[in-house]
Amino acid sequence: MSAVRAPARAGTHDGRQELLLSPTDYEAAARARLDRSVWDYIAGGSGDEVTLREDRAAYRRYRLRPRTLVDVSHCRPGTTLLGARVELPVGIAPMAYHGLVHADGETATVRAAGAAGALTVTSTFAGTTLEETARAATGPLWLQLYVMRDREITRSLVRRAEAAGYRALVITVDTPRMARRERDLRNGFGLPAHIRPVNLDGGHRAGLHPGRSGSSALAEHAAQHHDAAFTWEDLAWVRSLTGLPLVLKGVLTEEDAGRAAGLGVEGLIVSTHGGRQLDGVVPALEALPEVVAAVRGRCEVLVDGGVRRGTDVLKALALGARAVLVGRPVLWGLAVDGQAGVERVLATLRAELEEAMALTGRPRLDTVTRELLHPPADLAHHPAADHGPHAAADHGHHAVAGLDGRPAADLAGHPTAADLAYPTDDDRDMA
Ligand SMILES: Cc1cc2nc3c(=O)[nH]c(=O)nc-3n(C[C@H](O)[C@H](O)[C@H](O)COP(=O)(O)O)c2cc1C
Ligand SMILES: CC(C)CC(=O)C(=O)O
Repeated sequence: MSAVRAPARAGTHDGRQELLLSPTDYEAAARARLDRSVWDYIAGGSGDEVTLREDRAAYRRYRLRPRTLVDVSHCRPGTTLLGARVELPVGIAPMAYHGLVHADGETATVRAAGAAGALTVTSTFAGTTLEETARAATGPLWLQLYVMRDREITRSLVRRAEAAGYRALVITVDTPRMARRERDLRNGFGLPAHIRPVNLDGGHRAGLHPGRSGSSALAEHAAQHHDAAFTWEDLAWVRSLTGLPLVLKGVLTEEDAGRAAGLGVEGLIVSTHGGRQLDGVVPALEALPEVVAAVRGRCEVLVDGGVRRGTDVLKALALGARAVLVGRPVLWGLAVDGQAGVERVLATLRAELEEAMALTGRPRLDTVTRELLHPPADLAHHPAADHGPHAAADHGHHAVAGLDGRPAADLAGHPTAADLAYPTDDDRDMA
């Protein structure tokens, strides 16, 4: 499956039909279809939305170093995530209430992921029960958890996730409270009556609906129910509840990454929550190398935020991610055409990734390593080991970065470990 079949079309204001070729085409088409307040909830970030923009801009700062005369007649983007086979290193990020954009909601999304052989991470705040989602799934499924003050909720969600066949629990650690998202505050955002957090009990279904200008019902619910006192010590309690692998989502520093790996957490998702939590943090792609270096191969590292192209996926993998998650593009596909729209967004990312692998001379993911990237001109250089997840076969090839910061090439086409560099300069080319 390398070609995207039958691209969809969307009507334009003057009645023409335009081809939807890229995730960004879906963005425009979705925007035209959604209510303003729903669009704002999905598209928006916190504060000045600096991190929202920078998550995206970070990808543009890296340029690719293609290798030629490599046999790329078969490019295979398959890998494993916590032991489960996936056909591409792109999974679906946990997002609340898919029913806001399409009546088929999470069921359509998880079916599309299954068709693509991709991972789905289902949100605590899904509008479809985690059991229904599991029944519709044919690919691997992880459940995202917000730890609530009422610990019974977590205990029960964990039990249900195990029974329904989820393969990992993703604990989101960047949201002890919801950040101020001014678009939602202005719109007085709340859920329409037919959308509810059905994984929680009835008591949680009430307060999410009303909306008055100046307040976000979702933020108020989070303030009331998320456990802002949840700490590293409490993680041991979650561990005691289950044998499922634990993944922490929202880690951005080597300190937290090292601590998590030391505690035996199986996975980390480097994330700014799509620019929706603390505004002004380092973009996820920039935090990735320090997290990868800190875990020293002890757990799998994923990244999300701003992935919109196949070349973005390749860049994240080159910086040490095992896979990426995509958020908003999935909701754009869903809004435009339900399951088929999500399938096409994923198929497009896959086709672009395969193309990028072919054109950079990297036919398998284990050949995607740091020397695929030119360090952006404004980067400082930090010596760090390459613990890239797909680089297992590469230990032993130790290339030293040249004086100009470019790694020494291995002319046999084998990847080599090279110095990691990460940006320290705030002055990035904003999209
Ligand atoms: C509408 C929306 C709802 C989200 N809901 C959740 C959630 O329930 N749990 C969570 O951990 N992250 C949530 N996120 C964050 C995503 O998991 C992810 O980190 C982010 O969207 C990635 O950035 P991208 O949208 O640029 O791909 C949400 C994001 C959006 C856009
Ligand atoms: C209901 C919210 C807490 C979901 C979320 O994480 C988000 O909107 O970013």
